Amino acid sequence: GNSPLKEPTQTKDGANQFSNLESVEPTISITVVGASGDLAKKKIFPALFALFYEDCLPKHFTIYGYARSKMTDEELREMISGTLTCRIDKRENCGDKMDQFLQRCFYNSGLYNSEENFSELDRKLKEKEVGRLANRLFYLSIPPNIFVDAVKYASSRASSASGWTRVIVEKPFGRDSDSSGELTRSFKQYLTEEQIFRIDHYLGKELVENLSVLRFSNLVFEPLWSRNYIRNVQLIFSEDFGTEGRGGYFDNYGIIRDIMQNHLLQILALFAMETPVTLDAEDIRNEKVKVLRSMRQLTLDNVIVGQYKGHTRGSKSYPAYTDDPTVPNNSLTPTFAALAIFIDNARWDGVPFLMKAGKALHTKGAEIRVQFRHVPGNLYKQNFGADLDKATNELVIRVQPDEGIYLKINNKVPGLGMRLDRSDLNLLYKARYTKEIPDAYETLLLDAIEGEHRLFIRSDELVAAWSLFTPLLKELEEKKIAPELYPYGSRGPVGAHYLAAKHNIRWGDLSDDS
Ligand SMILES: NC(=O)C1=CN([C@@H]2O[C@H](COP(=O)(O)OP(=O)(O)OC[C@H]3O[C@@H](n4cnc5c(N)ncnc54)[C@H](OP(=O)(O)O)[C@@H]3O)[C@@H](O)[C@H]2O)C=CC1
Ligand SMILES: O=C1O[C@H](COP(=O)(O)O)[C@@H](O)[C@H](O)[C@H]1O
Repeated sequence: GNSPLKEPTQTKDGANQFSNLESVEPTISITVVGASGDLAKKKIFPALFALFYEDCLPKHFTIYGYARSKMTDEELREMISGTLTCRIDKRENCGDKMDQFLQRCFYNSGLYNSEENFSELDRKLKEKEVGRLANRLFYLSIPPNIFVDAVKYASSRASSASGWTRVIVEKPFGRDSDSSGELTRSFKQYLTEEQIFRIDHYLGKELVENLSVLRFSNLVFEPLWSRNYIRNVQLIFSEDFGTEGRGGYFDNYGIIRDIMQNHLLQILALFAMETPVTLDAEDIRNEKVKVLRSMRQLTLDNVIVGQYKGHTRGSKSYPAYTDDPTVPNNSLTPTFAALAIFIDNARWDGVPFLMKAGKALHTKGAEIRVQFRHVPGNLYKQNFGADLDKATNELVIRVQPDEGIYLKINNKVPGLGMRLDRSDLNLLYKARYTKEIPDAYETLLLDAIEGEHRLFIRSDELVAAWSLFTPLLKELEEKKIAPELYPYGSRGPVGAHYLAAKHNIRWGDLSDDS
């Protein structure tokens, strides 16, 4: 009730423990900073609604949008209502649930560097939190040049006085080792490591989270997971659209920073790490840091870069990257890259890990391909002709679209005689599971609410990731390496094939039976 709060004691994530609030259920205030932006509309509010719909949000919660744009609470509700969707497999009470959710969404207009505006937010949050232990989560969905101001004022003016305060930070977290280190140091003036949740939304994707389960809980895979049986691993990302609308941001980053240094490298770290002591966040992240630090420096001879050019097919014209009005005409920023990474440790010595990522390609997808070694003394050699690669087992983990896992095996074609073909042992998620797969942002928001750091990037992981890529990025930029042009909607530059061929590899996504 109205009794004065006792002196708080602080925990590591900024939680002040007030003993007289402990008897009532806590409340959580979630503030989306940059609420007027694309990501907030497209991903964050829909993910919060999906969690509410699934009864995964705490019983007492309030959501605030915060940005400079002038909006009323009603206008915010109007804006976000267009992007909320109910689970397709459970449509009960969809409209009611949306109304209930929207009634708990509010808006505060403010600058990102204003003490006064964040104090005003604090006052409004307190009105909703009254009488309960209040936890606060801030989601920074804003451009990186305003991260530090927002962290400073959110933490100094709008931290919770009674519960924990956590901050989710979007990428890009720096553009090289120095800028990333500087950002981390600035953050640490206001927050502890436990309060910072650096998001990489690929870690929240179902098939990426499943990597560890697949590997560590299946005897048929675990013993094969090394140089003894694996010939190469391929991490492939492609989009069938260009940088439309995001050229201004993209030109300062390029595909290596946008996709490889974070999303693909995180997948690689999970794929290649040693067995963690437990599933605890710190144990997993310790192993990821170790394997990241074992990666050999990247060199230009193991990298190729490309940029899409415009072309016309039939009556349709496709733009070049440099046609974007926010991109300089002479930009050398890569929209495609392929590279080979080596891990200098006992498990992976000599195994090439190939990465390929590109925009404006012929298809959209993300997958991990594991090509196994040839069977020694294969009794059926003559059935495969001279091309033993055709007989290689390949495990494909398709992250998106059509999530699935399949293993290519050699099989006898039924019937008289002995003819072999390649068949798939196929786990297609939509055929096996009826439940809709949650969006990555749902998984990650729920983890942040629960204080689970496993799928977020720790600062030393980030240091290791930037140490690997910074020298290469500097060299590409200093030497002004010109990207190989490829037509919008094609399979990318031919240089990627030469790079793979140099390591006796064929890209799995380009083979006949991919
Ligand atoms: N969009 C996407 O698909 C993805 C985005 N991200 C990252 O998430 C974050 C948010 O992305 P997105 O929503 O696309 O970003 P936006 O460019 O849409 O920015 C979000 C909001 O920030 C405010 N803002 C924009 N530019 C400035 C500026 N120069 N100074 C002050 N405020 C500004 C605007 O709100 P207002 O003017 O109302 O204050 C805007 O609505 C970024 O860090 C981005 O890199 C990461 C992955 C994917
Ligand atoms: O982080 C980013 O990811 C998106 C691709 O995400 P997806 O979940 O749709 O695969 C990419 O388009 C964007 O350039 C990048 O910044």
